[in-house]
Amino acid sequence: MNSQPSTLVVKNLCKDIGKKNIIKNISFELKEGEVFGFLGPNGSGKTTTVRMLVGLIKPTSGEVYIYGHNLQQEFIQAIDHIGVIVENPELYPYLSGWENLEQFARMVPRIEQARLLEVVDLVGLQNRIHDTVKTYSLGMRQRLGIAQALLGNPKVLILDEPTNGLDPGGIREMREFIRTLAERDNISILVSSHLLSEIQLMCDRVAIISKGQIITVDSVEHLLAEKERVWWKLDPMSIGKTIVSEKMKIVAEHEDVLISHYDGESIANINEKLVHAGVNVHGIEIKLPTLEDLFIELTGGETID
Ligand SMILES: Nc1ncnc2c1ncn2[C@@H]1O[C@H](COP(=O)(O)OP(=O)(O)OP(=O)(O)O)[C@@H](O)[C@H]1O
Repeated sequence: MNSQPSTLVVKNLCKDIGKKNIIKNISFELKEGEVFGFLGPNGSGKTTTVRMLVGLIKPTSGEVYIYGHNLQQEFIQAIDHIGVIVENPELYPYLSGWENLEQFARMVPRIEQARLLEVVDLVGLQNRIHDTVKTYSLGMRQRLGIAQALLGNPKVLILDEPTNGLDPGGIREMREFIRTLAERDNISILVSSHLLSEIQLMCDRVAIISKGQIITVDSVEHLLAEKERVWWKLDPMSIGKTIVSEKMKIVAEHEDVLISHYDGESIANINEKLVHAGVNVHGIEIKLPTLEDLFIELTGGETID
């Protein structure tokens, strides 16, 4: 973990709704200037967590600290440091981008004209800011939404599914933009998403959430490093599986491929046994898993886009 100070600290957060434990003892920290992915399938508890982080709903137990301020006990000081877009930004389509920002700035105390110019610059909308929002692409609208969220000069930005609905070019632009904000302006950004490829490309660290629980928090690099897997293409699979599993842990099984842990020494030996037992070995491949493969392993087969 980097040695930067923590901007957002989440400790043992729980949320019960009725008799259901929706969020179960979630803890993690965001560091200054990092992009942190909050990854989980639909219904895993991302939105409920995000809503607790920004004070929209109250946790059943646990604490949230934003720049050292306890969100429940020092709400105003804590919330002052956070900018958020939960779902899509609300914008007036018939006003210009600039007029939208002016409207929004009225609701935030102590915002000066100079700050409006700054945020327009930060999100790179200088050339189009005086055009009406209805002429903007979805990506530009998202950026204007982020400009609004940045008005109060937050140290932590929370973006719920920021690339939703964007085309591939827009997704790439948004990804680069988010990284720039973190690196250049030292803002911590929490990105909630159900899109693995997004998180993999954009985030420094990731928390994987499944059924209201955090399964792992780690750097993307570390999660994926040194975890080579062996892909076995065998026929018949059932006998093949018995032989492979004597030496290596099976982590996933699909119709025509078996995936096991990798230890370099046993491959030749297993191969020999397979051939001896009359199993056709159509392929043995050593691969690094994608975040998606790992996600399926970690959640015991839960599917994700
Ligand atoms: N007010 C509520 N009453 C009952 N159950 C709820 C309520 N809000 C959320 N849930 C349940 O809590 C779980 C987590 O929901 P949440 O919306 O946080 O998931 P999510 O990961 O954000 O999913 P999505 O990406 O679909 O929004 C779901 O099973 C949902 O049905």
